[in-house]
Amino acid sequence: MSYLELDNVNFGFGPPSNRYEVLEGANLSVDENEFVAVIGFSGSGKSTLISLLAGLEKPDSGEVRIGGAVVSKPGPDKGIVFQNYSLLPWLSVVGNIELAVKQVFPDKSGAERRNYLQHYIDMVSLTGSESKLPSELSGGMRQRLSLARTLAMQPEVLLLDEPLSALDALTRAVLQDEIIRIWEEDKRTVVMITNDVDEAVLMADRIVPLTPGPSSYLGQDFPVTLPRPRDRATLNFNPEFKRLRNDVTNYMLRINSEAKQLVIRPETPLPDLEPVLPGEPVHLVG
Ligand SMILES: Nc1ncnc2c1ncn2[C@@H]1O[C@H](COP(=O)(O)OP(=O)(O)OP(=O)(O)O)[C@@H](O)[C@H]1O
Repeated sequence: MSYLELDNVNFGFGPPSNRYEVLEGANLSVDENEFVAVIGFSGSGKSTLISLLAGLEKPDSGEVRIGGAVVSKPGPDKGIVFQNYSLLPWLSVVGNIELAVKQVFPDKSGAERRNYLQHYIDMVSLTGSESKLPSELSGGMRQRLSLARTLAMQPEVLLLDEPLSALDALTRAVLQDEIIRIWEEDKRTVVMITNDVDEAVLMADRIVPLTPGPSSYLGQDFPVTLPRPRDRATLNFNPEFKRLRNDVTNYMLRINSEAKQLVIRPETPLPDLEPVLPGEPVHLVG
């Protein structure tokens, strides 16, 4: 049985008379310790999907389950890293992580907690910046802090909502490697939202596209069988990487153009015409 499941989930915003259906019949099964990348176009419902998995939103119908239990509310077993860091600006690096750790592990002694915090600060390479405020950090450092804070809560499931999309390409590459290293060291079930096919192929065990909205659902699966560790320098020349990237990109382009045709070209009923041949009388109707 899968560890994390989205079972025939429907979810929309707005009143019944003017409802915007974001997800319709969405199904997803993720195994324990699996790293799944969900890829989708802007507005297709990726953040909504993360909110449902985290228990921040409830499905209109269908179920979200983790370990067989229905997810009904957020909790420390489900760690989220958002694109916009969501750090407390008045707390230092260590203070931001400490606040979360105190909530989840209130029984840790002072010395034990300090060692524990340092472990996570070192893990994301923020050693030396412990007393800095978020405003004194670069975007990449803030994202690493956000990741450390979430990891320090030891969630069973890690939900990453486009955690790297606000970063420049180099910082993004460094953090991709860091997330993979941490995941390999300290296995977790991960669902990562991304809009970058290369990032998904580099990082995930499986890529699951979200179809364009409204009424999105999770489409065809693309297992990533490339062996780990994956070396980004040589990956570009790997035929399997190139095939997968092409397959996923072509699939996304196809479902996007199909969705556009559905919206832009509604079926127009044609009049029932009969050809009139030269010399035949013309009957005007109406
Ligand atoms: N609170 C809300 N009320 C009404 N509609 C909403 C609300 N939040 C999101 N939506 C709509 O639901 C759809 C899905 O939004 P969502 O943020 O999940 O998409 P997304 O794929 O994460 O987008 P992006 O990649 O641009 O962040 C969008 O059309 C959005 O306008």
